[in-house]
Amino acid sequence: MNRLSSQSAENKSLDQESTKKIASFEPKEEKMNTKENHQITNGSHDAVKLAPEDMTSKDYYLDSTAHFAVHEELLKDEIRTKTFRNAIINNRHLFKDKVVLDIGCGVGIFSLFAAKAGAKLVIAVEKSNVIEYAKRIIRANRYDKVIKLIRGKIEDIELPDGIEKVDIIIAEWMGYCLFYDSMIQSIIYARDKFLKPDGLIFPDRATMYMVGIEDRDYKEDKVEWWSSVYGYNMGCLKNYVMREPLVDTVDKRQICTDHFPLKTFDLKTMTIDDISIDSKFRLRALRDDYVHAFVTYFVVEFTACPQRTVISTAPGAGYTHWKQTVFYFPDCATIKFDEVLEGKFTCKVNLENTKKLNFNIDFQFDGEISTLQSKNQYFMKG
Ligand SMILES: C[S@@+](CC[C@H](N)C(=O)[O-])C[C@H]1O[C@@H](n2cnc3c(N)ncnc32)[C@H](O)[C@@H]1O
Repeated sequence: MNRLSSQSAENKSLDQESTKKIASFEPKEEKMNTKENHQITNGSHDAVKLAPEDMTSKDYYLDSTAHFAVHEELLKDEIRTKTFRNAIINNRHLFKDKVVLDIGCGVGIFSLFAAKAGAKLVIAVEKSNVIEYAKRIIRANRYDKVIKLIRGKIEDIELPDGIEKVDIIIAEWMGYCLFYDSMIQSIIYARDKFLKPDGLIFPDRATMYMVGIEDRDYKEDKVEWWSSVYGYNMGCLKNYVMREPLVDTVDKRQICTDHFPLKTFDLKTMTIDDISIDSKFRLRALRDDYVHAFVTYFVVEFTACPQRTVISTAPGAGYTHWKQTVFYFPDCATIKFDEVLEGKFTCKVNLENTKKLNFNIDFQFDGEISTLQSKNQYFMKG
């Protein structure tokens, strides 16, 4: 397994090394002339406005999503990108002659899908300088009459003249563990300001789940390992290691309880106050086993589609860049088939800085072989 700690979960961003390589790249393309840059309308925003070939490491540090590598990873996440494609292109009847708002368009992939599905106008909004790539891509694919790019934060822009409301919002807003660095607040804002009352959101529902896993080998390697490092007792770190959830791929064979839905979020109706989880859970053992950790994952749905269309990040549902999130706790519960472990899961999102999440998992287990009570705090911080 190749687990990442939440501190290194920023793999949507760039490391210094790769930006240095880019800074010395000499592209053959024409340089951007901002005066002739009619295809992009400017909303007010504070990101750099440079031709990609002029960006330096410092610019990428300030605007990490400007780099194509971030978007390469997203586009190569086929479960993610193909599900959006199916949701849009297989539902021409929803898109034909409609006005679509693509929030955080990146290189423009969803805008291209929407244009292909027959939208009469796609408004593609992007705060990052990656919009410079989107401009070239949309022109190269001859969709510049249908797709209008707006540079800026969705919170700062106005729609083009003559357009007050849109029929459909498309956005890939989900972060690690659903809310880490998520765009959900921006989607709620845009829904309230720009979406027609009967408008659609793609996707529009998300559910967070929890399962228990057996994970002795990896837990020993990540946590117990500190007990003796080259013969020295570094065990004081174990407490810190355990408090950071790991973003990693979990093998579905490790799952030893049923799946518990913690909370469902309805993008059509939810408010900013709903961006948190405070849920009791009950996990029933599927077999006799040891529970070393809890794992959360999410499923998002495109309920406007007549056919069930979902992105599942569950263990075993196929690789996505979101992977799963693993929460270790001290000791382990020895659980017998059909026994139930009960507890409470909370997730609080810092709405000022969504790279800061705080979790609490409290549980008690009173089984035939073992009893365990545990109260644990975790945090993700960027
Ligand atoms: C996860 S990427 C998705 C890119 C593209 N839609 C895709 O799926 O390939 C999110 C994009 O949204 C942009 N973004 C984040 N918050 C935004 C906001 N408030 N307004 C406009 N763009 C935003 C980021 O710069 C980033 O390019």
